[in-house]
Amino acid sequence: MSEKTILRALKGEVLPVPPIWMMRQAGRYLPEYRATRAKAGDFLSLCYNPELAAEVTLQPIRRYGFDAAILFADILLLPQALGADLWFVTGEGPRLSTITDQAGFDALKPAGDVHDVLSPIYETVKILARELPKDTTLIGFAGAPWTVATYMIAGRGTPDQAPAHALKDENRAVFEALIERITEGTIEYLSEQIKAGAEVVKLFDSWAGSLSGEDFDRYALAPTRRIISELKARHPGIPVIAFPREAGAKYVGFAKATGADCVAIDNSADAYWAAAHVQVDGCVQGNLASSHMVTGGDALVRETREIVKAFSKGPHIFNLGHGITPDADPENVQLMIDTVRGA
Ligand SMILES: Cc1c2[nH]c(c1CCC(=O)O)Cc1[nH]c(c(CCC(=O)O)c1C)Cc1[nH]c(c(CCC(=O)O)c1C)Cc1[nH]c(c(C)c1CCC(=O)O)C2
Repeated sequence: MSEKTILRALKGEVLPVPPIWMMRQAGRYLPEYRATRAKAGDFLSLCYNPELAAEVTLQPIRRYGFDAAILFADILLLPQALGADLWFVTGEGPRLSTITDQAGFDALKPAGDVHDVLSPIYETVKILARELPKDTTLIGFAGAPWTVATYMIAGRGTPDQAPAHALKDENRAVFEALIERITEGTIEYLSEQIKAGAEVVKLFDSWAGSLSGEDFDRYALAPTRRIISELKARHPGIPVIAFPREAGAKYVGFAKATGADCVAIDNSADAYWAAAHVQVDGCVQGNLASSHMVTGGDALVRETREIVKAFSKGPHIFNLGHGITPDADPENVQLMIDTVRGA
């Protein structure tokens, strides 16, 4: 059997047809996902139920034959494992207890304790490693420390990450201790996912774009570099995808500076620009706007072909520029896949 296409692309191979998967491919746009979530009761119960979490991970693989499956979980499970309260408000999003001072930080658990809460996630990975088709790559993931910190500090998603910036600027010692704790917890968490059978891991830094200058280097780039170097020391050869979303010009050189095997590009970056300035260093992933999964039609086909063409001279994994949204039409996903595969 030849090696899986995603792993070949991650090693730098230029394939005639780029392998494809989709961020949030297991999600509310799929009726079978909504049915399984209803069976679990709510989103967090689904994340912590290994059988049902494996089931929703497999659903988009069965329906579409994607080249990769991404573990079904959430980046906010790690804060919960570190001792934060976490709940989801329907129609609004996540809520967490907040960390705004030294006492809040001191109440957190040590990084080595995260497995108590996260062990069901490793169980999901084990089921998937057994049940996925032989040519499908299993991707594990975690949030990058800055993005996770923004939620732990504000207690929710924020448009401009103002509470996290405020703590960084007003109480740098606590802010840096928090980044450090999340970094260590993430290394523990991803290392166990890899032991359980994840073949690739991805770091989601969804709010990297709100860091500029030295702050970007200190709080987006440096923690990513540290996580990658520790994971590769413990698990030689493990490929890592980094996603410093909306990093703009800071995408350039990010793979080299962090040791990432692939950089995922959001759709605010032009694909031809990214091919010239980012793909020169290795594999890239991306970057179709997820709005095409809602609107479909000729624009979807045209833009998909354009992205495939832009990245055709180097290693490329086709993906969206951000997660698919609940209002997407499942038929548009099929149209994207058929267009990429030239069917
Ligand atoms: C910031 C962030 C979170 N989670 C994640 C990020 C980083 C990527 C990004 O920027 O989107 C990452 C994530 N979340 C989820 C996955 C599973 C794997 C996948 O299919 O990509 C992954 C990789 C499931 C999920 N995570 C969530 C859902 C929807 C929950 C539901 O079923 O009601 C899913 C499928 C909930 C979630 N989780 C989070 C938020 C802000 C929300 C609410 C917003 C929303 O409702 O879409 C935190």
